[in-house]
Amino acid sequence: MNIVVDGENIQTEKTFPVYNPINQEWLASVPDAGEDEAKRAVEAAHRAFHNWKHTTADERSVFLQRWFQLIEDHTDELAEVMTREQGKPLKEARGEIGYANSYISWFAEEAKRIYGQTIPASKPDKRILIQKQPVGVVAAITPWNFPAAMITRKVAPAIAAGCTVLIKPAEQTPLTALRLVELAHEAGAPPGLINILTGDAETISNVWMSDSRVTKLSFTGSTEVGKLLMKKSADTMKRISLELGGQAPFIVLPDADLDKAVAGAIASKFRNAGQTCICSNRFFVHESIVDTFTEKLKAAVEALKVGDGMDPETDIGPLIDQGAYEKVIKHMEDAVDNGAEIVTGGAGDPSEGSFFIQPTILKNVTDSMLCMNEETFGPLVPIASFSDESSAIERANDTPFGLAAYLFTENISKALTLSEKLDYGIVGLNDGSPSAAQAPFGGFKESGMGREGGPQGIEEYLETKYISLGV
Ligand SMILES: NC(=O)C1=CN([C@@H]2O[C@H](COP(=O)(O)OP(=O)(O)OC[C@H]3O[C@@H](n4cnc5c(N)ncnc54)[C@H](OP(=O)(O)O)[C@@H]3O)[C@@H](O)[C@H]2O)C=CC1
Ligand SMILES: O=C(O)CCCC(=O)O
Repeated sequence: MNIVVDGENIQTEKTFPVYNPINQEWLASVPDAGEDEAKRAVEAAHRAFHNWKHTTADERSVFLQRWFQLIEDHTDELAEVMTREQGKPLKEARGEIGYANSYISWFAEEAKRIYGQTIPASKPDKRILIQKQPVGVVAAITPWNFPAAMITRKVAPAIAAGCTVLIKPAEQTPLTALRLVELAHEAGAPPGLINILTGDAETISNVWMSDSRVTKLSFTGSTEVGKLLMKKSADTMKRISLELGGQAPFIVLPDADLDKAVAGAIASKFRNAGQTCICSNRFFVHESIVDTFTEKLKAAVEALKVGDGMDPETDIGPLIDQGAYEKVIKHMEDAVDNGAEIVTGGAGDPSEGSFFIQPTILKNVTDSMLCMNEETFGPLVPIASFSDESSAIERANDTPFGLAAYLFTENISKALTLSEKLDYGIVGLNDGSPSAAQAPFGGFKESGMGREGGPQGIEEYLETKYISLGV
């Protein structure tokens, strides 16, 4: 497959391979772009910006609607590409294409709602006008765990706002991204509006980060790389949106509806084999119900089928690579060595180059264990108990991260007051799947800054201008 710069398909002399995580089968080779392509992409996006920023909201909306329709028409094909390169089950991949596309349809509408303001002035011969204008050329750097949705939830609002974009998808999952961009061109994207490069992340991003024509960075990935890019953005004072790691607590109060809590735990923990930044990572369950909750969850977990994502029966695919596999095994072993007990699962299977891990529940977990202090990014449920809810909230907040938290209770007052006390950008209240295109997704503390989705999502791509008019 080709990369696209200025509307042209480009190949490079060097390429790199993309493998299927199920068996390390070669899927494709993609261009290994370097500095030259990165610079050309900036020039193209900058040139295109001068036209795109003058388009009407209706024109931008119509383009996004056409792109939406083509993605919808190619759902099955895109989902298969995603399952092959990423490993997530086909039914989940189809779900992700729909989810990715919901950002395009939402922002196709939001393009028309970029409102200004007038504010009463203090003098009769003055008027105060507030206008919004696009921030400029946007660099979007995206991870492997959501190969489609992380692209569309950056690119759709950027385009809706009148910006042009540069995309660098993850090395492990570029094929879905390249196909999405092909479809954008079929939908009529003008040259330079959407440019996509595959290649060495540091080489490409160094060119983009040091170029003052790139005025905005939107990144999803690890906190470590997010901090690095934040530092690199400083010299040219880029606007930044960072969506980084999480450490989500999952709290179950004694009055919770346990069936709902178990369904929420399955949804929040096992999506994408646990490789989601909002996956629940630490379970705090009231001591009076911890045994019942654990037994019910065990039954639900044992019904999950692990295997090849192309099999329609599969619920959980392999982890993305060996590093991801080893991290989960390390968290399990550390917990067991320090006194946790395996309720179900507890083993991995790295045979034939694939990295499967049985969905695992651990009980008698304590807060000092590794799995309670690092993002596991795998199918591991560590359950700790608590006796009073204020200590549960304190333990939940005792982390540098603040992306998503989950709380299960049937008591409306506690539901609200405790949600307010959680230092998190997203609270799933009796809800294990809070993500939605119309809601602002993003974190507190070291989970990043800025919001994606919702009315807030387009603001990230707009500058505010104040015109003081003397009349
Ligand atoms: N918030 C989230 O959604 C995600 C969180 N994570 C967390 O991060 C951990 C590590 O995952 P990993 O894939 O390594 O995440 P990274 O942060 O390394 O990768 C995310 C994106 O950043 C790019 N990148 C990597 N290094 C640099 C760099 N020096 N400069 C610019 N861009 C860079 C990657 O490119 P390339 O692929 O080419 O290296 C990829 O496109 C996971 O185990 C998980 O805990 C991971 C993914 C998503
Ligand atoms: O950062 C991630 O892990 C992807 C976001 C998942 C979501 O939107 O629900």
